[in-house]
Amino acid sequence: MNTEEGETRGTSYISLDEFNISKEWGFVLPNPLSDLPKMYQPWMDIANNLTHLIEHHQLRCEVNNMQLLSTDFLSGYKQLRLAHLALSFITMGYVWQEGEHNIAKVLPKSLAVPYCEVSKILGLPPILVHADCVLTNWKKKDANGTMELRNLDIIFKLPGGNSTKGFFLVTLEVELAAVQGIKAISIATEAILRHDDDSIKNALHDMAESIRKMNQSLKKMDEHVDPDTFYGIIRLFLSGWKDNPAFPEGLLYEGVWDKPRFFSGGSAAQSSTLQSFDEFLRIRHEEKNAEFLYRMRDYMPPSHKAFLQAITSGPSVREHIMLNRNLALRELYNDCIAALVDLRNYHITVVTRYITITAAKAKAEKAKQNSSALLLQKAPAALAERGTGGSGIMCLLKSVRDATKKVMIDNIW
Ligand code: HEM
Repeated sequence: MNTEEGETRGTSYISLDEFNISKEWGFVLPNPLSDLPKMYQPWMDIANNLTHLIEHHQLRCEVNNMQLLSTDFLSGYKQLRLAHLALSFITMGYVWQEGEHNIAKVLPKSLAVPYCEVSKILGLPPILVHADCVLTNWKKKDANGTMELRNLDIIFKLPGGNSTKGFFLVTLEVELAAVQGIKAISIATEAILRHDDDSIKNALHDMAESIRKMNQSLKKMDEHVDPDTFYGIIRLFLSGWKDNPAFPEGLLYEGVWDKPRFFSGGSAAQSSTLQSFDEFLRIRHEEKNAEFLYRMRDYMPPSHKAFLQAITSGPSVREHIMLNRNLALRELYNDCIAALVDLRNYHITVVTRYITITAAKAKAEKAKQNSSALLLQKAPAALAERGTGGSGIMCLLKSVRDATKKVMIDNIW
């Protein structure tokens, strides 16, 4: 669709509260719970001991012996989110415990039934999503301390040690850096309706700042996540059963559906942050990429998905700038685009380091007879060219970056 044509000039103010988005935490779940009522102890015992159980090949046995628990005694949103997180981690461990050559293709009833019930209530799919492993999987070490990485820990762990922890927590920091930009969306949409250019200016300034902060946080991946561990271990446990050549038949959720189902794996492509900025700035992606990004919205909490829709139907800052030929606003808008292009460029560098280069290294190691790189020996081959969300990686990322560049407003007046 042409950027300016066919857009609705929305008239409603976008309130963050309405979409369960916090002014302090953005899409991150504020102060998540780390324990469930006592009757769910069997889930918690397994989830709290996951790495050990997976590494000792005992998780499937534990889950097969687990009793079927009713979900009726989970109360409140935070308990449900913690239950989804715990059951998601257990599911990923169960499916991938033995690597990609001995995949569990049936999820037993005692896990599948409560997992699908909780998922249905939350409007999330029954697979590990970004909203679980990043937005809900965090706690402070010192409750009175700050939200800095050194004072944070994850609630549930998967194999991969400090790199897995670093991967989730650095991504959490990127989400937190986006909060200022998300607030700016709400402020700017209201300001456009009031023709308050000073407030729009401040909001665009805040948004560019926020995107630059996200980039600074993303740069911490290098220090906290080892590429071999990411490629050899973490990716496996985030992998899904849609668009995954190792998993052509899908996963059977016993006691829930008669036929196997396909769901994409956990990926930060399921984050609502960048999609919010894209919608607000009216960035239009190529059809195939837009389809992928749209599909990722089904892996977001429904209220966050609805927020994206509200931004699309809200007033267009780009249209406002073009109609009013406001030079200062144009510069600030272009600054947001430039910051987003920089962020997407850096993200491509990260993906090159963690996937492309490491995939080549893994291929070489697998060909050697006496390789000492054990992690890479075990790396899943099926996803070598794909992201955990199942996408064809570089084409997608470069084209999404190029579509971002395209909306820069030229000096046409
Ligand atoms: C080691 C770190 C990371 C790696 C290896 C990585 C890898 C990928 C891959 C392979 C994709 C393609 C989609 C898929 O199939 O999953 C993707 C997309 C995406 N990733 Fe990451 N990612 C990393 C960190 C992050 C972080 C911290 C964020 C920020 C929240 C992020 C945000 C996104 C977004 C928004 C997309 C969709 C494409 C776009 O809008 O530009 N990624 N990532």
